[in-house]
Amino acid sequence: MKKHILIVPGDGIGAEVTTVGKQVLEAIAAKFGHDFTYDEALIGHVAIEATGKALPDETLTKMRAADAVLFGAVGHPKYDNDPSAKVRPEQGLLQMRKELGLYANLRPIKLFDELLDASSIKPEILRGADILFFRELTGDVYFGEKKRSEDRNTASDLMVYQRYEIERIAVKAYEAARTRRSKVCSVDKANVLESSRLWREVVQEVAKRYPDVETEHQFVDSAAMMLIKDPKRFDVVVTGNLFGDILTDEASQIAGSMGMLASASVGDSTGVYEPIHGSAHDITGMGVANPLASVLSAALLLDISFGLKAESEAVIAAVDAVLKAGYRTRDIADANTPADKLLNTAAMGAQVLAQLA
Ligand SMILES: NC(=O)c1ccc[n+]([C@@H]2O[C@H](COP(=O)([O-])OP(=O)(O)OC[C@H]3O[C@@H](n4cnc5c(N)ncnc54)[C@H](O)[C@@H]3O)[C@@H](O)[C@H]2O)c1
Ligand SMILES: CC(C)[C@H](C(=O)O)[C@@H](O)C(=O)O
Ligand SMILES: [Mg+2]
Repeated sequence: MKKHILIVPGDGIGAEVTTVGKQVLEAIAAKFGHDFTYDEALIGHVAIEATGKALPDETLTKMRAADAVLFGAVGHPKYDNDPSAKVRPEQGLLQMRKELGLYANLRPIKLFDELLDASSIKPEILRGADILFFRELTGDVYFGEKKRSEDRNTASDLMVYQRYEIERIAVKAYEAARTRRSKVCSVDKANVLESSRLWREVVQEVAKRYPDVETEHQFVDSAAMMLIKDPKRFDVVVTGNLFGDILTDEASQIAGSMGMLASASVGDSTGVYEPIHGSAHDITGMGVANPLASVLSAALLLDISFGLKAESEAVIAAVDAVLKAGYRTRDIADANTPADKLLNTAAMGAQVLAQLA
């Protein structure tokens, strides 16, 4: 199969982990006889430094022309500590999602058995947890009107949803549930927010079209608690942009680490595949970042954008084998990890590649 993949490393550990993600795509192409070509583009802080824009036009054009995008992360401490900055790396990410119509963000929370002890949650609570989040990605308070009063003392972000935006993500969630354990949990705050009342109304309507799928509605505060108390009760979770952002970082602890969680952002055009983690300033340049979230994002890319199921499964099996062999990056290591199994980013990548050779 001939495909063109755009690598967009972004900032911080984004470059470190996408290097490994790309190597895995190259290894898959070699193993299965595909012809993948690559290009690279800037986003975030590195793009602001080079062009003044967080999402340069050239990057967007390249994204539209690509068959899929492997994305790293954006963000820089310079902006995190300066709320007044007008141009910010994260704007590039949000603009990309909007411009490409990436309204559905799939965040699978799957615990590799070998990592049962890497989590701070008890193994007996975690064992068998397997959740697929559908986070709505182009609406909500992220894209509603933002205001600051003239005296600068009052600020607001409009939490807004339109019926069609809720319906299309709900349909994706129900369709996915049919291929899994046929359960959808919709998460909102309908006891307080009008936008959540519309959310619940629309999900209830969509649910009627899927009588074979069990539907549950939960308030976000309770859902946050349930995720830790009993993660196994969840199959597919569908929720808005902000709640989905927060709940999936929380859920990363079910999988052991932020460094394990991949995601697929899909919708109207080119799919973008990215770890859920950020640029991780605290470990940037140290070479210790876990590249497996990027590797697993590459697996999602192969499956969802290219329909290459066997290739995608080969990547997941390679990760599984590396973990079974006891190899760990720092974030998923524990006191029992022997020194010779504690790997840096590149060495972990090399172990995955060895499995794919
Ligand atoms: N999609 C994105 O591009 C994205 C997502 C989240 C945050 N950010 C940005 O990243 C910057 C840092 O944000 P943050 O610190 O809140 O979140 P973060 O996800 O970057 O880091 C949170 C914690 O998880 C650890 N971590 C993250 N990824 C890891 C990996 N692959 N291996 C090992 N440890 C890992 C970090 O070291 C840190 O301790 C901010 O500027 C933020 O805006 C970007
Ligand atoms: C960096 C930020 C804008 C982004 C978000 O909030 O969507 C990130 O946290 C994510 O989860 O991709
Ligand atoms: Mg986030």
